[in-house]
Amino acid sequence: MWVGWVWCARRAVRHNVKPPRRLLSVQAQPQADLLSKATRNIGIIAHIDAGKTTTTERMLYYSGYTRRIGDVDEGSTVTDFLPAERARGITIQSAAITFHWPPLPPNAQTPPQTPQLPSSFDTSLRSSIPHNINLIDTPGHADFTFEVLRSLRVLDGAVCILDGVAGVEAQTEKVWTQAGLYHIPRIIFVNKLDRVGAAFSSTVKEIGVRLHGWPAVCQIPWWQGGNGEFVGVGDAVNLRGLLWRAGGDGRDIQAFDLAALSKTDQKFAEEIKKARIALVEILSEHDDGMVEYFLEYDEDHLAIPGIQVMQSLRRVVLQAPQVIIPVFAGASFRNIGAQPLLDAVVDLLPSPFERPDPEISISNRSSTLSALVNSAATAKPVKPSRKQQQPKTEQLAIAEVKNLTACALAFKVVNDPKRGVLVYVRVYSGSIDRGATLYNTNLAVAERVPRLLKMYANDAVEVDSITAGQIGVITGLKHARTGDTLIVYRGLQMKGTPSGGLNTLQLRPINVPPPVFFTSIEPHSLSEQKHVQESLGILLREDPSLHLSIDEESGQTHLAGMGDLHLEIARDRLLNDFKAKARIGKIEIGYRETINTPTSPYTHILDKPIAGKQAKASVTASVEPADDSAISVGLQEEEEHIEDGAFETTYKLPDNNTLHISHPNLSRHDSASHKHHLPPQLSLPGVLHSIQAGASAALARGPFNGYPVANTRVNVDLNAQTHLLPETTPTAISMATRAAVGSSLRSANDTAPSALLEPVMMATIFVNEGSLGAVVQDISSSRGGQVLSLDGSNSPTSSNSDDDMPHIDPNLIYTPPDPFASGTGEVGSGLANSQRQIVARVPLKEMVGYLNHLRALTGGRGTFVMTVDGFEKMGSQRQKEVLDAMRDF
Ligand SMILES: Nc1nc2c(ncn2[C@@H]2O[C@H](COP(=O)(O)OP(=O)(O)OP(=O)(O)O)[C@@H](O)[C@H]2O)c(=O)[nH]1
Repeated sequence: MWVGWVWCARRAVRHNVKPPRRLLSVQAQPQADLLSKATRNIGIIAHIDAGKTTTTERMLYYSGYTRRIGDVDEGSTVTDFLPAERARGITIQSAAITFHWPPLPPNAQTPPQTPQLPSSFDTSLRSSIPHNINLIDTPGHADFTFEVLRSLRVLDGAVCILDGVAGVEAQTEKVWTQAGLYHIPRIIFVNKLDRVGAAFSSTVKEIGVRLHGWPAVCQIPWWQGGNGEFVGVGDAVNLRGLLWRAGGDGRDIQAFDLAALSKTDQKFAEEIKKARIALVEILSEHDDGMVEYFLEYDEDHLAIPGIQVMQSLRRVVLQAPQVIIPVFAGASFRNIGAQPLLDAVVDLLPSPFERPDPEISISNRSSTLSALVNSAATAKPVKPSRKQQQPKTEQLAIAEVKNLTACALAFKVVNDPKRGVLVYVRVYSGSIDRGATLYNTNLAVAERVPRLLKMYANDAVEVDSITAGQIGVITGLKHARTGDTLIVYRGLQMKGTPSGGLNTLQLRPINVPPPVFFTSIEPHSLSEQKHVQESLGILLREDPSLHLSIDEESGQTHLAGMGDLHLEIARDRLLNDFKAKARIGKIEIGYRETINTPTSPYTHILDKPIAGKQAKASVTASVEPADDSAISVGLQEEEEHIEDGAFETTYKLPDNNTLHISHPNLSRHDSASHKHHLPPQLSLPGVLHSIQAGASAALARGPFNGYPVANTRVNVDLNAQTHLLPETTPTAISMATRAAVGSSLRSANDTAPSALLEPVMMATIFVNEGSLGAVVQDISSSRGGQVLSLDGSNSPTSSNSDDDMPHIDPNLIYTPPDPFASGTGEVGSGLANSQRQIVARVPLKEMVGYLNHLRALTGGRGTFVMTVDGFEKMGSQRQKEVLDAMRDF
């Protein structure tokens, strides 16, 4: 019997599913809650080229949202919609798309804003009822890791796609670990099983060893006659074989139960039974519910109904940390496997209701959103603390929260050529309605919501509101950027500010890594300047890991980013998508420079007209090298960190710089003395802010080679009586500070020339045993790197969660035999053992273009991932070489 994986035919495939015994009744709930219950916010994560886009295209097609299957190689996919992505065949921007699975009945109102959930919702298999799936496609290239991190923040679950030939690759391991840190439940789809050399068995073992979880093999590949063409999968949950019609669009799937299968392919039927036994065994070890089923069904692994196996799988997937990893099989390009994978998304991954409460920071304290929302009841006024990010979650008591009607995260900004700037939001509480006034707590601005959309593949449908748990799009916003927190506050005026500290509310704040590459941008002509600046403005709204600075001396605009590909894409977007007419320089490494000697205080006296008015200000500054032990830059705080003494203020600035301001006659806590000492037009916070802005501007371009200054302490002495006069303005203070600090930096450089710091990467390289020696030799001698560990536990990709995660013995993992791989999938064999991992610190300069070199050294098998570990002083010889090369250029 041929069955289609569509609404009416699904029951035919599932006819043997028994309902569970524990019945839950559906309570009357608000519509928004119902919608959330039947919603999955999921992402697809994987190594580059594993087949994310190809699989997404099938998902959209089978769910009925596209009429033909897009092809990555032809550049006709829905999710890779930027021209730059289509040209390269890779995914750059996360696109969020909504669809329904299982598909809506053909006559359903499309798309319904609230699902009609049947009374059996909590008792039947979830995948028998249409769910609202919000799919976020994430990029796979290492340069876009930050983009992946941003998407991870809004996911409730993830599908990890592996290439069945390449197995677990470096980037997968990295993103997997990151998703684990956010406690995102994950399932795995082993793709490309149609390819020659596909090795399901060794891939499953690699999952265990490298992703640190027990693989629960839910499907096994079906190779015709045991070793022929890949034709379908064996379903260990529902004990059946699913056969896809060869050459079709994948809609026609024939299901065979074990009895039917044993007549045509006895060996395969036996293997499905083995897979089921292994599945029940592994679940029993981690889920008491499964032990109960097992006893109830007389310890017969095969007698337990599929729905109960699925329920047990769901429970273990939602455990944190996740120790069991459900594994599914397919070949998206051959249209095999997408429908059962979608079922698994609905059946196993959580709804927004089943997720931990999102973390927030408010008035520099950490808490959770529901603690905040519930805080009105216990409200006493909050005393804002100036210390940022206290580690533990705090009790909150904020009466004003009763006016908070929605809280959302703008997780992606996309400039759509047709619809303008689209701001993708995930709403965490309340509801954003059309016409509402949003307050952006990152930018401290309010803006109106003109239109709300739901994105369905290529179509956008206008909606009235986006409720908690949902993902949608706001169009027409002028300011919101990727990563901003947006709140709706009752009674807020356009120029107003929410009170009670709510104006500082941040959802799931993340650190931005320091940029390590930069390029210069010069408009072709003055008349082009406006368009170039506007286009750069949109690029920066889309991607906050790009940084823009203006070099005052050369007048050049510098764009800095996380990797060479990152900047290459930004350049293409600017020139091709925005049609900006500008000269873009070579992509260069973003070195830093640091002073080698302290200076004595220098006072700059400013006395000149600013904006037509005479302005005066004086600032006394000195600079000194920071402690060498703090040489590593690491991650840069998104905002400056402020520490206070009564008469002094310290700002921790990016690049390991600090600004220490002493203001002896102005206490932070004594505003009476301010009135006495400060001219009436100034306030202490305003003065401090201007000094900080001026010092940051001076540090942005060092005197040695024009690179940003790092590892430097700036001291500013502020004497209110002599430095601040009736003609002093905030701009004058900032300009005087900039001049005083700039002059101090030059003086330090004249006395003892500054040194260059170069970015040093923490690289994790995966190679086969045979190439290990050559790669280690290359890294440590030719590239001046330092090998830190071999197969070590302190790798950056596996740290943090490693201690909590089990170390898996591959010999204990069930896998079906692999017909094509050597070792035929016997327990203990497989790639997992022959893969070696090298962790090394290597200067970034030596890693430019490294992938090609690594491929040449490893016969194409080697892969690597890297992150910035810090900036390090170069030896004098190395610095000379770098400077000579720059001069030649
Ligand atoms: N043989 C075979 N090829 C596949 C399969 N799935 C994807 N491919 C091919 O693999 C290549 C990469 O597929 P994509 O879908 O672009 O992979 P991706 O993971 O989205 O890649 P990025 O967007 O660059 O991260 C394309 O040439 C696909 O046609 C499969 O199941 N079998």
